[in-house]
Amino acid sequence: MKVELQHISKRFGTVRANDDVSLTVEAGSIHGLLGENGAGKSTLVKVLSGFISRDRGTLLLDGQAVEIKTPADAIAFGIGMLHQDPLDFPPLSVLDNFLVGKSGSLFMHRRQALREFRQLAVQFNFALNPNEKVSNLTVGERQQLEILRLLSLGVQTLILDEPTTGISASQQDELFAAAKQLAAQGKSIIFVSHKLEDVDELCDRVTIMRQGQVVGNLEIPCPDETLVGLMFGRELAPPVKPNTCQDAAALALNNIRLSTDRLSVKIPNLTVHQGEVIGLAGLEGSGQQLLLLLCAGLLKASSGKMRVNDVDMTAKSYREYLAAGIGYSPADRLRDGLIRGLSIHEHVALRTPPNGWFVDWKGTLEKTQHAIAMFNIRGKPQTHVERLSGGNQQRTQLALLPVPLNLLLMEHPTRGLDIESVLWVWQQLIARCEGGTAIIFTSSDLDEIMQYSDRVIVFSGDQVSEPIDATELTVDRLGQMIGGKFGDRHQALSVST
Ligand SMILES: Nc1ncnc2c1ncn2[C@@H]1O[C@H](COP(=O)(O)OP(=O)(O)OP(=O)(O)O)[C@@H](O)[C@H]1O
Repeated sequence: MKVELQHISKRFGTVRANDDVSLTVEAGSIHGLLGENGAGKSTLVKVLSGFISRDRGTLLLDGQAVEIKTPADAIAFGIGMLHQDPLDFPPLSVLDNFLVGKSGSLFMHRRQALREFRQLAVQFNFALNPNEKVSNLTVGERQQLEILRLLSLGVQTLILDEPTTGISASQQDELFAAAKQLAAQGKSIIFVSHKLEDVDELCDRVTIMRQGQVVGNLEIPCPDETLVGLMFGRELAPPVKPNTCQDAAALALNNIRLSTDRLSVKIPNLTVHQGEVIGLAGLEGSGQQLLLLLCAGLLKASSGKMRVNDVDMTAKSYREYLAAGIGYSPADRLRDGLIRGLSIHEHVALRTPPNGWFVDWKGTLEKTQHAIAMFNIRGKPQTHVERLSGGNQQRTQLALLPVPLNLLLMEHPTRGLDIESVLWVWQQLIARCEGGTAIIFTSSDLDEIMQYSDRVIVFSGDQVSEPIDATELTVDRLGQMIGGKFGDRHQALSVST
């Protein structure tokens, strides 16, 4: 199905999220949509998929003007969107989720639905158990389920909104193979991304947006410098990570075991030096997050000792962890890091110790304006955090972290950020290391782990590696270890589930 968006405009208050945007996606093609954080990509695809109403503009499908006002209208016209966080029902089974949206689904013969589900799953090589609860699936598996559901609803145009964020390399291969198969069948795919290598690998054409407008429409392959130049209006140079490790220890872990209902992890004895960066690599849910939560004082170890700057923190309260100069930046910014419904100014006020009984609104407003300028946040003091784009939410979260810190714990520090924001975030983190802060971070981007870590710990299913000097690793080797092939040189501790 050929999709045309013509002269689309959409404002949010004074923000022109889409300003006279036109885009044509040919049937049987995979069309990339690139742009910096806040460029207007999500707004455009949400207009097409009926989640947002446009102020102006026309939608044409195979040359016919159509009116799409709701997601149900979009599905009826054969347009489906895979959201970054799949819109599914985690307490229900895979099969029950597959049935959602089908007309008369309650009465539909489950056996017939199961047959359809299995046929589609085999076609795309997705290994999904129809009886599994969705809450037990990884993000990649939930995406696969949503793709099958949308296809069973007859979708001819599939929008993928940053689908490679938070999924494994093999799931990405399966996703790309499925997208190519769908395009070969004549379906059109719109692929929203920040990752040039993904666009290079998958797309036939790419449209680049900046500040609400289209600034380029190119055939792929195309040199990265051309794409970066269009996205940001200038060339970008990655920050060089100097050796910032000092002799003094910031954190020491001894005989730590962490346990939850589903996982019990033995952490290697570890001394993290001031200024050092430790990367935690592995599939989601392998225990990396537990280690960060332990160090943040949000999870107690079932055994072992933890010291920060030579002070025993093992039995201390969360407040004492904060007072010890430990900062934590969670991956899910709107669930764990920021508070929906509150403005940037209100967040800064919450972070500022009260002066007597009253909040110093004037003083905290000045602080907020300073933070917005320093962290280059595209928003105003009164902007509610949920209205900021992903990159600007992350900048806000970073702006709220205290200075100085002894230990900074970051979960996926650059997830969903554009290349410029990624480089900017790491500049800030490297500056903190130069000031002596030790950093432990998780990332599903192996290049990021390799580029910025001094040492790496790999978590894989039932094993945790000793810390490995990053200079001894390659991305391929890291990938193998995540897949469980530790080899003799990089011994693993056992983990029991
Ligand atoms: N519901 C909303 N209310 C107010 N402003 C909004 C709303 N949704 C988006 N915006 C603003 O519109 C602009 C475009 O946002 P959009 O989410 O479309 O960008 P994006 O290119 O998808 O960014 P990202 O890559 O960070 O997701 C941003 O300035 C954003 O803050």
